[in-house]
Amino acid sequence: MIEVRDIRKTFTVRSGLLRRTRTAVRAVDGVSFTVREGEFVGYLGSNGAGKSTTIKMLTGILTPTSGSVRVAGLDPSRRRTALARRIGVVFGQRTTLWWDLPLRDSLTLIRHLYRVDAGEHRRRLEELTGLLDLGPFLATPVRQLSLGQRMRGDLAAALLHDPPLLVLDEPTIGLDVVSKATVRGFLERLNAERGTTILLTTHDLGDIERLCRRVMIIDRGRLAYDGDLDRLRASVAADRMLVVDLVRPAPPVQLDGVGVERVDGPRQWLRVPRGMNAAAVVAALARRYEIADIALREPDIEEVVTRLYRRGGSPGPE
Ligand SMILES: Nc1ncnc2c1ncn2[C@@H]1O[C@H](COP(=O)(O)OP(=O)(O)OP(=O)(O)O)[C@@H](O)[C@H]1O
Repeated sequence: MIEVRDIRKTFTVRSGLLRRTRTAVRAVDGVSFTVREGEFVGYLGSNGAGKSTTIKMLTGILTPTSGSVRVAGLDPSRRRTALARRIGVVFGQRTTLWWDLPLRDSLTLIRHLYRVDAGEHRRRLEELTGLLDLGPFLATPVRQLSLGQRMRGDLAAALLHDPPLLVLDEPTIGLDVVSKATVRGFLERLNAERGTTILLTTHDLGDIERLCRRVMIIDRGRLAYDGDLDRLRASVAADRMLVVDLVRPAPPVQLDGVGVERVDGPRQWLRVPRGMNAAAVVAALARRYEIADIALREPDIEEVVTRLYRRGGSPGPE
């Protein structure tokens, strides 16, 4: 569905008093990846890493300085109009809806833009209205919608022509917990039930954890990781955490190789280094202490990604 081969994008930035100094900014610096039909892929990176520039090259807004891009069989920058019929794009920070029009009218205008047949539009709008719960605000002007409602409207707008590929740039930015859950639930169903291929850029690692099996991480214009989320956890060797509830409060427990991260009354957080057998740690604990409850937590993705950025490199070949 998406085939990217060694793409680069260099911007020339002028600076200095007379703007005579030219510096080349390599926003994307040799990135290659393939996204197959039906995949749900997360695209992560810190601010300025090159995510938006990549998305813009995939959607034809920018032409790569070098390398090749194929999306749904088309070269995006040359076939932008043809491509628009095959992909849906949502930018969380911008809306494609008409500010002063009721949501329903905005969606009707989009039907004309994509030349969707009236019957097909009615059927699709009904379906999306149900899935995204648009009913209560279809008649409301877009400018009066809450951020969460507007995002649901934007998702409907991007999907009215039923594209096989959806590209999302920060779709949950600024949304409250409930709206986030609605958007995530919708995307999950869209991918699972309709088979829509989804590429998602986000800073919200909760989105990734809930939705994506595969994650790509871009760092200073280069892919630092492309693969399975669980393998990423293992490869950066982030420690696991054992949360132990002792029967009564006690000083930090003493076990070889295990550090006590925190103590709160009878509860203690123990850092179990990757490679150490957690079952053996639990058994050793149980021999020496009276335990009321115990839970093993995998490192959260936040910690994993922070470690990867700090290390500034790839965790190794797949
Ligand atoms: N039009 C432009 N002209 C000059 N430099 C640019 C332009 N667009 C992006 N850049 C630079 O390219 C780099 C990558 O920017 P990009 O917007 O792709 O990052 P990003 O990963 O999307 O970041 P964020 O998470 O902050 O949105 C940055 O250093 C940015 O300043």
